[in-house]
Amino acid sequence: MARNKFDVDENLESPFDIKHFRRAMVYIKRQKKPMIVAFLLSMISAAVALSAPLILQHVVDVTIPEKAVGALVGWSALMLATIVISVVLATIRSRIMTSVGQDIIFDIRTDLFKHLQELPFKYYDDRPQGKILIRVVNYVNSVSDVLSNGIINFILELLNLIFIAAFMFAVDVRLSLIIIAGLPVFLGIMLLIKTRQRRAWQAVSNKNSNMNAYLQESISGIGVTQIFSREQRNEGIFTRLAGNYRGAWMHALRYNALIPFTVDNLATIVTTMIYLVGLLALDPKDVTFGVILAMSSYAARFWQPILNLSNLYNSFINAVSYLERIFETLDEPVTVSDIPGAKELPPVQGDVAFDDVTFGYDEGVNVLENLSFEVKAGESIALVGPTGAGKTTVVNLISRFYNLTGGKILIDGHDISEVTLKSLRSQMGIMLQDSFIFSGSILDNIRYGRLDATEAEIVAAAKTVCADEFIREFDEGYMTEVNERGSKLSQGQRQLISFARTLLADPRILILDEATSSIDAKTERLLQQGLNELLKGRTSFIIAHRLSTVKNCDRIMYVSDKGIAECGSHDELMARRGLYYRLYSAQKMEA
Ligand SMILES: Nc1ncnc2c1ncn2[C@@H]1O[C@H](COP(=O)(O)OP(=O)(O)OP(=O)(O)O)[C@@H](O)[C@H]1O
Repeated sequence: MARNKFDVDENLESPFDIKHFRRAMVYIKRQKKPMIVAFLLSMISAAVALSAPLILQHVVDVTIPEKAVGALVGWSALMLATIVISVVLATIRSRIMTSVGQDIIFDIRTDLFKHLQELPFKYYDDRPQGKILIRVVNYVNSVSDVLSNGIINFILELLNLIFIAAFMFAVDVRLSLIIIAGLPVFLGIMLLIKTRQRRAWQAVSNKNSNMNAYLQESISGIGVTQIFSREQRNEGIFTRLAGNYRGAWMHALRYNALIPFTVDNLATIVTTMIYLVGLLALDPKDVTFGVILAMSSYAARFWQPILNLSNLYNSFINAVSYLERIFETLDEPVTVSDIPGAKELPPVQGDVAFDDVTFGYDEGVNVLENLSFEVKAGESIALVGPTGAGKTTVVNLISRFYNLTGGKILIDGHDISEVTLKSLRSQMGIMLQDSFIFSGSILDNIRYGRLDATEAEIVAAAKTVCADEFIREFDEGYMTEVNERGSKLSQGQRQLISFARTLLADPRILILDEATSSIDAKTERLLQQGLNELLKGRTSFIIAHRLSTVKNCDRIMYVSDKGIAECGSHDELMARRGLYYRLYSAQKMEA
């Protein structure tokens, strides 16, 4: 899919079809038992409620004319009992179904989360996070009722309709035909609006998603917004998006409202017709007033399930627009995954080779072309070069965050596309530019990649990267709780924690992408000593704009023009007086 942003509706790659319905059934089937119990309770409740018109007919035609007071009290008590029983059964059923609904959305949501964890970087590159979040949170909520109560109610309402039809036909066939005469009109209207109604609800889901994307983006970027005093302008954008959502919703509701309006009117028309035909056209001996009364009651009862079914249909159409998006996410291919029969990458020494590697994030736009180089185990490699040249891309490819467009990357001679991702990534320590801190304690954050690490190991790692001192200065030391993104910590402190996290995992291959950019020069010098120890015996790729930090690397690769323009030690490159020399000299002058 093309890249998407907050003000662009997402294309629907696979509209709802029978395949999606079968997928939904998988979740529904898991709740078979409670759903059957709820269904049976509803059947009993409906049957009990249905006996009321029969009682009414008997009372009007027999009990009242006979003036049998005792019998009247008895029938009244029975009528009351039918109401109490239906209410109790309906309450129990409602409790069961609430739990079923929650179980279904729990299952869908956990499947979504599991899948999202496996989706490659590319998936996240291509769309705003808010559009992903809304699927897991809001959309799943919105389908819960349709997938639980909706299914049962649909069957029940159908059965209810059949029961009522049977009862009313048993009482009077001619009046029953009048009652059902409105059905073809109703179905015709439904068919007429079906496609437009569906599109209208798809638009609602898109506008909702756009608004959410912008909200999420605005919250993440609130600092920049306030720095540049963009509040008013952003408010305008949000108001427009919220207005689009409101408009789409109101438009879709018009279709939904049309259906009950039609049903109500048809029900009133057929009830009037029963009175007119029953009282004026039919023989009173043949059709008693009790029969007319019972038939008018059946007319209302017959059209009630139709109204309920059409409301269910409305909810279904609404839910489909969410289900489409949910299943689209679940069906999103995990393009970076283990190939069939992928081998475990054995514990590696750390030789890394790029063999004619070509790669681009977007089709037809290569960032790297025919790149080949070899790195021996234990070597430290610095990647330097202008912004946007492709340094991060090189290290992202070693960890196989993206699939190559062409060529191969080998680690200890193993093609990384043929080994399991887990065995590959577990031997790498990657510290990205953005040292993400998760909510929890500092200890949890350092332990993130090695849950079995002891406290002593954690402290040792922190000491090595000079993080121990500042951590102990917090009142609660390692147990200090930090917020998501580490807002309690300075940028440098975040980098140090993330450093400790990477080192604790004891990787054979270390990747440090601008890992020390926010650390002050004094701490960096201290850190360098620890780092030198740690880099010993490990292959390392270090990206840094501050060239003083990579001077001592075994080899420096200058990335430019979709490849490596220069490669050598600091002294060699300085002697060559080329690109690296110019960059280094420029930095020295600035300093
Ligand atoms: N996720 C992405 N999707 C599309 N293009 C990308 C993506 N990430 C990077 N690029 C593009 O690829 C090129 C190389 O980016 P890369 O991040 O590798 O550069 P870099 O050398 O690490 O830059 P810097 O020094 O600024 O970190 C850039 O032109 C950039 O626009």
